[in-house]
Amino acid sequence: MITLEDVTCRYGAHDRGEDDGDAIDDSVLAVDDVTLSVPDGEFLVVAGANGSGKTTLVRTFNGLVRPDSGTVSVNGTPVSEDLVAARAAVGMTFQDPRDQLVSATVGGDVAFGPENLGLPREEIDRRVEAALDAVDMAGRGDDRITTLSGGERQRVAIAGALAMEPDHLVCDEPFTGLDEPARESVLTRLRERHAGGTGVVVVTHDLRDVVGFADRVVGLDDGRIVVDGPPSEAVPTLSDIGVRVPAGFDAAGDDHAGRSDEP
Ligand SMILES: Nc1ncnc2c1ncn2[C@@H]1O[C@H](COP(=O)(O)OP(=O)(O)OP(=O)(O)O)[C@@H](O)[C@H]1O
Repeated sequence: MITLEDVTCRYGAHDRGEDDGDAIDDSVLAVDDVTLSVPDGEFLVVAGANGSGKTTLVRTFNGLVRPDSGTVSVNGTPVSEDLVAARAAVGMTFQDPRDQLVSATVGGDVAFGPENLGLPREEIDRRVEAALDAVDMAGRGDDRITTLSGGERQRVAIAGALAMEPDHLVCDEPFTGLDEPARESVLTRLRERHAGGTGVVVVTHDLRDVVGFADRVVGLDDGRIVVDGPPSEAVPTLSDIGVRVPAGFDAAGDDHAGRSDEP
């Protein structure tokens, strides 16, 4: 379980001179007093327009971003007290896989996290094999990262997170830049992980791919949660905050589907 209590995050706040009474507060308020719980096993979608604070919010889950105020806990322990436990429990992939793929080969990359845990070689090999299998890349361990397509890189990034055997897998915009088959492939892998008991959190400004599989949708606007509920309740309000909603999504019985900006 991931729990956020009154979490606020700013950028630039620490750059100001503390004694400068004339300083202008030009800090950016990215997450504004958010309280949120993510139960184990939940498929949660965090949706919002560009700049609404999605990335900053989820990066607090495992301490990649430290809140200016408020508390983030994982399984009851504040992230600030046990960063290692938080990173083990919450795996994360970034919008651009190039930001996290660190090795020359697929297998080397997926092994990187487990190696840093100091696990025995056999356990590392077992995890790498299972993680590559989970993203439909079994037997591709020797492939060079530079030869992979965007979708394959995204799947390797997911495999790297899965190799840590996290309770929650958080994917930040995992479909960006992928064509339809690649999106479908990544989504299928996420659905399988969810079916296997892993909590999945997908961050997106475009709900079309994922909303059918979400247990819950949280909508962010200007760093605040403005909607939180099952897709049938949440989706009709999301186009108002700049989120792409699926054409024909009419679960609430109104005409919001007609306002989707389907290309
Ligand atoms: N490193 C940073 N330094 C300064 N401001 C930042 C930084 N990262 C994000 N911000 C600002 O914080 C706010 C929230 O950004 P964040 O990336 O969390 O939103 P987002 O919803 O994930 O956006 P996107 O969909 O474009 O990735 C924005 O105003 C952004 O410009």
